[in-house]
Amino acid sequence: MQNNTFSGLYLRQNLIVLEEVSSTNDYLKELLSNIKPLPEATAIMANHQACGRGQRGSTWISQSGQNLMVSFVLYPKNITIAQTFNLNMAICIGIQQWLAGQVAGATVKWPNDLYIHDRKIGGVLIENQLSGSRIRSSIIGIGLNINQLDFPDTIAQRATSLRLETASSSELPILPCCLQLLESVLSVYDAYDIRDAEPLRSAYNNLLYRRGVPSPFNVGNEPVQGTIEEVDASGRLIVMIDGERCSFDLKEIQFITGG
Ligand SMILES: O=C(O)CCCC[C@@H]1SC[C@@H]2NC(=O)N[C@@H]21
Repeated sequence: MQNNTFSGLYLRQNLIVLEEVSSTNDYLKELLSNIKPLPEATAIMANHQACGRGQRGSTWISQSGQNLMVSFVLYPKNITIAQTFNLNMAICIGIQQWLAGQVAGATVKWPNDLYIHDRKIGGVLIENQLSGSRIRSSIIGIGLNINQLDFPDTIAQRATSLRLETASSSELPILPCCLQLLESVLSVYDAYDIRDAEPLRSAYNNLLYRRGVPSPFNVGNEPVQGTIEEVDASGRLIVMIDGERCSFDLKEIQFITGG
């Protein structure tokens, strides 16, 4: 791992800042296939993404030059595909910790959305390269709304940005945000054994959006009232419904409010 300094900040990763890419995840994937070995934590930040990608095949649209879009590479040791949720938990904890240092009300909406109160401020897209059943490398893409003040009508009621939440009268500087965020995420990644779900699960569960708060969900097409208990060791959401502990994967349950 190489160490650099930037504006008095201690940097442990290489950071490349680009004006425009299709997607920082795709750019890093391409770099990874051409440069071997690419140092761990090498990061690509872009001011604009032409084809930003979100979770579950969605697109990630972000106002040009206003928000944080960054991807970096990790080489988690001896992690199987079955343990990938552990890595997701570590990344979300690191992002939440950084957000919590900026503004009150930061939580993680299962499985990997970042929320401030009831609005989404960002999300994570993790793409793993496999070697048999083990992870060879993971590309972690993070999108965080920093300075965006208005959102398309379809998401205006459930999206926010750091500038809106801090009621800042001027633009927040994106590069220092990126450096601090990466430092926070990498510190959490270093502090935990990614093979051991329990310590991560305990920290992650404490940050869960709407945990313990009765909330409306759709299970299949049926509206139900439930209360999130926790996320289990395999990453499934445990919700109390009519006094019963029910376990769901992402396809089986949706929040009705909050995005
Ligand atoms: O759907 C989500 O909530 C996840 C969004 C992840 C967006 C980031 S922006 C940087 C990186 N590059 C991409 O194309 N996607 C991720």
